[in-house]
Amino acid sequence: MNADGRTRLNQTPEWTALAKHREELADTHLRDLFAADPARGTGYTLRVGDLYIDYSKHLVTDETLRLLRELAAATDVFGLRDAMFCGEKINVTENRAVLHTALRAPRDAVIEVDGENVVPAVHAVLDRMSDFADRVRSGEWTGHTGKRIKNVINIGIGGSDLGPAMAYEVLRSFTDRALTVRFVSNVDGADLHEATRDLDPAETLFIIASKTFTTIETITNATSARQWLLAALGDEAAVAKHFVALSTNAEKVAEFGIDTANMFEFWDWVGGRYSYDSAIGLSLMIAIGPDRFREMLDGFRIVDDHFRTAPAEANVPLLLGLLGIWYGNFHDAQSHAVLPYSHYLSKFTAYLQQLDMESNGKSVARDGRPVEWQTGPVVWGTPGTNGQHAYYQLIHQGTKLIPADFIGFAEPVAELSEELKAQHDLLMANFFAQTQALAFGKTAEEVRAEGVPEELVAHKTFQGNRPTTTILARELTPSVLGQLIALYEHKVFVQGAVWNIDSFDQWGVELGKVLAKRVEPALTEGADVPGLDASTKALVAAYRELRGRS
Ligand SMILES: O=P(O)(O)OC[C@H]1O[C@H](O)[C@H](O)[C@@H](O)[C@@H]1O
Repeated sequence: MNADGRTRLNQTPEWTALAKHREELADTHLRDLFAADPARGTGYTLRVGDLYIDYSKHLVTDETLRLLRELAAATDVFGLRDAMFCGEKINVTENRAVLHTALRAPRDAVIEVDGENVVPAVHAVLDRMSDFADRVRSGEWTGHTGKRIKNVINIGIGGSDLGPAMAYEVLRSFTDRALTVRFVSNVDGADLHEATRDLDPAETLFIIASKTFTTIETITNATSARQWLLAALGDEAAVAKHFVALSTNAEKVAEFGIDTANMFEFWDWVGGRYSYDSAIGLSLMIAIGPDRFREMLDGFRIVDDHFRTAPAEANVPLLLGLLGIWYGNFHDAQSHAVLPYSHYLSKFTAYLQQLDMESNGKSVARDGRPVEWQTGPVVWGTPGTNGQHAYYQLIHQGTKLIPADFIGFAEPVAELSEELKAQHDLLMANFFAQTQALAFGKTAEEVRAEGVPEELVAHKTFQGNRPTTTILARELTPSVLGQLIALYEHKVFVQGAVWNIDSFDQWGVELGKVLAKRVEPALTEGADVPGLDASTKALVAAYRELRGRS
């Protein structure tokens, strides 16, 4: 029993029933499941918003799904969901509400934190962002010398970088192509160097994005960016026209030297990795314009409403979360691949890595006891066609079970030439062929029938039975992007709820930060760091020698 009165997850009858069911299904192949049910290809599908979700190629039966839903009921996933949407402080280790869903709530919604409706503040910031974005896009907001802003550089890291950087790539065809928009995150000076080397400071706007405004990488890069600007423009007053801040921390913003009139606010109930639809999205909004940004928010809201109201059997985030649990906890799968068949989704999986792995990479339950079950998977992947010529071999014939999401679109992006649009069917033929091959494989008999010499038959056989979800939409629009992100946000939520972990803290990133601060003087000044282990000590000495410092 847990301190909170819950039976430990792996001791619940629902868990035991799933483990038993898994044994019973051990010899069942997807080929058998499809043969037994001709309607499976259409029956095991769901729709949410513009997304068509096919989960027929999963190693599940109606019974599996029923047992998984029972696990969700036993762990009160929907109870925690309702608590989240209502603004209860479900981030227990930080005593915070978790309300990214309020960022896309309609103007007239009422969502309270500590008795205060947060929705008016959300819309006030959105309106200010829209006004600012319009002024930059129209040329009304100029740089210090009166030149039009042509370049926008977002400086931030983690949740203050990955979201806008990903969404900017995804929505590139909706962006103002006259603007150069870049994202600097790495404290490696090379990042800022490459982002600024060909730009005119007088035409460049820096957006300093940091929820806490204490993140050392971001503050270091922002300080260097200010020096770069002032070296060219020579007047402190220029900062006001070339720097804006996105943060929850007005005091630190002012301390850094950015006028809080140029600050766009968000709140501690928005987690960093859930923040790109807040003020953190300003660079994206400047790129695509406020109307498109709001379309994206509408997309998020479609899936929020669905997650909040759809019954368990038709609830897509619930289903996707439970399928991940089925593989991670009952098939020993360690990772989950996300494979988009769209060039524009090149940063999508990197974004999901933070969303999923920072949320659910935990080994302590909400009651403070170690978990006795697997939690979040390793999330990985790149656009599918490229992956096919690299690591798909392992997915098809390796020894590891790797459930995968395939994401594709019926229409190519509108601005492509007719000639390039014609390539789309080939792209999508690959998309459909891969999930087919993964599910059904190729038997030894089929290989032999092709006249393959006996010694090669085993090598050319594909076992199949590799599970995939297919997510298909008509086209990649701002709304569809919002729908996809909300879908994954809520999927991650479902899994964290079942595993009884706090998906909204990230204590695991702290130790490295503290140690970096401690080690730095050893690198720069050769200072003696008390308690430094022998390996790190030797590495520091080698580094200093290589830099000619010893
Ligand atoms: O936005 P910031 O406060 O600068 O934080 C940036 C990032 O760094 C932290 O270390 C956390 O791991 C992330 O969750 C966060 O998104």
